[in-house]
Amino acid sequence: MRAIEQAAFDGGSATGIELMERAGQGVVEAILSAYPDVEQGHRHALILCGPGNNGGDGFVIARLLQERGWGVECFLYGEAIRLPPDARANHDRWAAVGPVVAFNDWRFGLRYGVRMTGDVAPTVLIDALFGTGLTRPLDEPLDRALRELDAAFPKGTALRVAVDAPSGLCMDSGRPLAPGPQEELPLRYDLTVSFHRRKLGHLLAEGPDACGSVKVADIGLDQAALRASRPELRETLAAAVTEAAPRAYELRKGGEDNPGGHKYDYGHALVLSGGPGRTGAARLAARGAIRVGAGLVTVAAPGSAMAECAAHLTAIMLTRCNGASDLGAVLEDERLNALCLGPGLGVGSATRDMVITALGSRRRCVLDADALTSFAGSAPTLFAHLHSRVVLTPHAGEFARLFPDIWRKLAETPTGGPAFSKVDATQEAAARAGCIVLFKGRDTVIAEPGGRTVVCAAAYDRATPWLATAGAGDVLSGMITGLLARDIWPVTAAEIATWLHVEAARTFGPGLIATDIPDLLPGVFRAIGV
Ligand SMILES: NC(=O)C1=CN([C@@H]2O[C@H](COP(=O)(O)OP(=O)(O)OC[C@H]3O[C@@H](n4cnc5c(N)ncnc54)[C@H](O)[C@@H]3O)[C@@H](O)[C@H]2O)[C@@H](O)CC1
Ligand SMILES: [K+]
Repeated sequence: MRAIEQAAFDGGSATGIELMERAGQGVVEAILSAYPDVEQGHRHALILCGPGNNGGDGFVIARLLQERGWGVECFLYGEAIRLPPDARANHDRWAAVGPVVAFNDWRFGLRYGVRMTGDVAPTVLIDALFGTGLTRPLDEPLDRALRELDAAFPKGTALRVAVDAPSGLCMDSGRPLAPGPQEELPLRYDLTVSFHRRKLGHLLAEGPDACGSVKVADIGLDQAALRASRPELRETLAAAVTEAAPRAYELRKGGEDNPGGHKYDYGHALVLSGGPGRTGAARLAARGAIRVGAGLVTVAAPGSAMAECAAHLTAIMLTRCNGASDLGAVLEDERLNALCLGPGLGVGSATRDMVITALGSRRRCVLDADALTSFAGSAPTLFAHLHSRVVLTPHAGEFARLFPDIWRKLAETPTGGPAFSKVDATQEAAARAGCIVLFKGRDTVIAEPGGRTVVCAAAYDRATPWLATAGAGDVLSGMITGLLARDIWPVTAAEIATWLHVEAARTFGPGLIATDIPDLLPGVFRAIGV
């Protein structure tokens, strides 16, 4: 954001004061459009302004609301003379028409605020204390004062709006920078209004719970024009983390280059199954792979589990595989171009050997679940065999087993900003493993070594808590494998599959079970125009 803003200033397309005005306008418009009812009844806003440009936005909002006839109380945490220039200008503009209460003694300030409001309790509480510039945990007295405010105006009594960021939330990581080890923010919000783009902090970790909902106000920064006019920005922008998208054109079959496509044009995925009574996970993965459009899918099961698999599989083929040497023989068929190992495979040396055989074949490969856990304590052995066409799909527990030191950094209470984030952790893991790492969760992060990083947040309007159900991860592994079979670039395959997985769950709603997911894909494809 800093680079984009600086380029806009240098190119003369905007001044800081103009951007701040648009930011303040954006917040007011977002509030009125999301909560039109606040214009009814007594219109009273309590605005907390901080020592940086976030505070500057607060003073713009104060002025704009007052112009609309609102009662506004404005508090400043910090000293007016030390505000940066644009914020200072807006402070002075507001101070000419309304009071600014110094909030350095927060206890006094709060009592004063509560007394001043008297029976005119605020209908809107606006947090313009800190935005992207938060660099250290909230000071203890400030944190305490915000908790008092939380008690004085409990959530639900006044609409709570955060400007750009809930104060105390690190916008690079979504992690609270609060004093003390409890890692909990003093306030939660109904609405967070951000500028230009959602930031990582809105999507990762605690971000969604703290923000409530996020609206993005356009402040007139034209990223494409900036990229064209400022070639040196290209690298900064290319390195930026993006949000997952479905990329319907990648999923389409047929088309101009291949109108009469043959099933082998869409690859042949092989999913390895565990023994009798443990074949369900592989069958779920296989169904995910075929629904996502792999031309053919075969389940490779131990002899003892063949009958069980055969009883359940129809469109999916079946082959016998009793271990690593059988797998080597199966892989002599060069049409098998994408492999899935892990779901229900069992933890131990047999799985390790099969993984090493699979990786030795240099096929595109997804390693999940037991294939990852089998290397707990011997991760370097796994890393030695990995290559750039492999996707690892750990959840938090599996991630901790493979990358214990990186996991520890993520688990530590942050003492400053930017805090170590799930994006940092996934990028480090990908660099070490030398392959794509898809670190699962509500905030799934996908990173390619030294390349793209994508976040897929199942939050806000894409929140799908019912996706936390047995077998959902197996389906995801299969979907990625199916896309790899279709020759889609691994990091893109991981991105598309993760997006589709959430979308399928979203269309179904509560009550979802893993077996539903593959069969929801055709509906999703229709909806996104595949
Ligand atoms: N041109 C721009 O840069 C624009 C910025 N905008 C706003 O400006 C914000 C970023 O402004 P800034 O970079 O000034 O940063 P902030 O306003 O988020 O805060 C930075 C200030 O807080 C201090 N600080 C950091 N952590 C603290 C802590 N725990 N306790 C006490 N003080 C602390 C810093 O020393 C600095 O003075 C954005 O979030 C956005 O709201 C918008 O007005 C749009 C345009
Ligand atoms: K804020």
